[in-house]
Amino acid sequence: MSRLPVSSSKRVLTSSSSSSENGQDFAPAQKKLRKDPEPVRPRAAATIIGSKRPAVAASRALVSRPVRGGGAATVAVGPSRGVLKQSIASTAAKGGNIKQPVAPAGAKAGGGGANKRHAWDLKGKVSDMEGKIRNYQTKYKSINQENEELKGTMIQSQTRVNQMEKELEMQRSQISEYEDELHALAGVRNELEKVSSEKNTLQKELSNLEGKYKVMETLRDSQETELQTLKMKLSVQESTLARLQGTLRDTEEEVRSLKETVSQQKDDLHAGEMERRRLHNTIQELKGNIRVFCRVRPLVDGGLSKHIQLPASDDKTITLAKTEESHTGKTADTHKNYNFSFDRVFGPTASQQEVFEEISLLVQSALDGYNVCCFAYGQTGSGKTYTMEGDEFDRTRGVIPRAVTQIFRAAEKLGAQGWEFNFTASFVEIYNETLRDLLYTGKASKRPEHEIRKLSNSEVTISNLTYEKVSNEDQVLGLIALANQNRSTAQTAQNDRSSRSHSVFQLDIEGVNAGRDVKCKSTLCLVDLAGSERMLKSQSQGERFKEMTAINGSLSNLGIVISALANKESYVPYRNSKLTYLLQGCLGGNSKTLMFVNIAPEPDSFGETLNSLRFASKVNDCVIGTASANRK
Ligand SMILES: Nc1ncnc2c1ncn2[C@@H]1O[C@H](COP(=O)(O)OP(=O)(O)OP(=O)(O)O)[C@@H](O)[C@H]1O
Repeated sequence: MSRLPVSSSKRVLTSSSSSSENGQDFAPAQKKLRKDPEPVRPRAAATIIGSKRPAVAASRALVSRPVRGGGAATVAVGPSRGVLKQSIASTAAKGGNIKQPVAPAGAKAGGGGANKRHAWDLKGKVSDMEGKIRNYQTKYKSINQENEELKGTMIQSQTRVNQMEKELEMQRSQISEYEDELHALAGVRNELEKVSSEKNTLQKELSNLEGKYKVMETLRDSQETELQTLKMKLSVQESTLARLQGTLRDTEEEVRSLKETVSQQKDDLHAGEMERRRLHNTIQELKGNIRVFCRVRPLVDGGLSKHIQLPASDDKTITLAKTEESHTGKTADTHKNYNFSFDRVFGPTASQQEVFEEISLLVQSALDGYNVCCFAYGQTGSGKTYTMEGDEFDRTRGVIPRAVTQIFRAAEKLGAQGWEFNFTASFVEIYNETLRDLLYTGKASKRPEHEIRKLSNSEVTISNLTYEKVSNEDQVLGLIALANQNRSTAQTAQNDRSSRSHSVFQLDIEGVNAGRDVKCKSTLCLVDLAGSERMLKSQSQGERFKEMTAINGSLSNLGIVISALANKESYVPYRNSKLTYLLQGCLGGNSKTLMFVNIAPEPDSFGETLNSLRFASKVNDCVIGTASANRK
């Protein structure tokens, strides 16, 4: 620290160069000094702080230099050279050995001015002036000397400043290095922070994983326990399996031998079935290919009319007894009995089940490949529809629903022997020699016309008729219900059409036994004929007469055809009526035919009953050729 001598009056020169002999120059400097907030302490250290960058202040190096006058100046590294010079000048002014400025010329100098000379004392005045000049010269010398000293001091200071600047430069570069280092460290710190946050995340993950690991360990433990249990079970099951495999081998051997037995039994069964069919056919032949059953309807209030006698000893005969009273009274009443015998006679108490049992063998024949035809003949109200269709209740179901049930059950049983059957149903009505489809469901206005056609294989078909494929009993019963609905729709109060039309239900059956390469084809034909009233009794007229003519024509033609077949005539007039033409396939030699003759027990039906029994008797006497099954 340079110590500069300070004058007792504490006046300071702002700079050496600004020193002036003009006393007016000092006034602003003094003013400036007074305004300076820094207290000026004589002989005290003056600290000049000139750093522009506060960041460097911390690293500021203070340099102490001896200053002439015993003071010390502490110079901060960093200020600009100009400021430094100014500071040094100021310091010199404060502490340097600088004399007070000389008062200007003209002012009172030394003590000479105190004595005013007279105007005329020019010599004295010159002497004063010379004194003053000497005085000034002395002062000038002393100032010059001081100036020189100050210059020397300044050079030293300058050198020092240069050194300090160099040091400063070094320190700056060092600071810059520190800053770089600091920057790098900040980067490192950021990296560390990042790493630390990553570490935190990883630690969290780690703790998560540790948790999971613990859970997995628990799970593994329980699974290991389970595995052990399963292993034990497995070993038990393996031993069971080994035991079962042994049993299986034995069983397989047994099954093989059983299969052989089954196959042998199947062959035996088939042979038995064939034998059954042969025997069945033989029985049917012995019974005759056309059979007639007579069925007597009960009286409305139950019981049987006296004129009908059914011997209790047998079930094949029926006697119609007639007593003709003598009108003259001279002769005794004449009794006349009309005896008829048929394949079977059912009295009024015979149930539907009893009746069906008798024909079920015939129905079975249909599945064996024989054409089967069953029709009911008799006067109106004699019980034809009851016999063929019956009532809706199970107990009173007639031949058609029972036959359908039997056919489908038997087909199912035969299925176990390798038979597969296809069934096609149709239901047609013949009214006034016109065919009507009873399964038709379209608009009445678009009802088509039908024609009977004979195919090349002598089968008969009806054009535009509904042939419905059926596979179970319910479907067929549904079709029968539809047919009844169609019949009742066509019926009016004046025209009991159902009594005056023949209804023909046909079920075509096709069977295949692929394993045995056997096929069969047949038709089950169930017919409810129109009432067979005689023309005279009905006294029919108009439309009713036309109906009766048509009915009687077709029924008498039925008798003619049966008779022609029985007599083996070369020409059989099938085409004379729609009924016989349609039933051609079922009436010929290759069919089994059953006729029900239904009779009413009322006395006033005696004539009609006799007629029906006579007709049936004629049919019963017919022997139509041997039926053969349609089998390939
Ligand atoms: N064996 C019988 N047991 C009880 N009731 C019977 C028997 N036969 C017929 N009937 C009843 O007699 C009535 C007439 O029978 P059904 O309608 O079957 O005669 P039909 O011969 O078919 O007459 P149509 O020729 O007019 O059709 C019916 O009410 C029927 O239920």
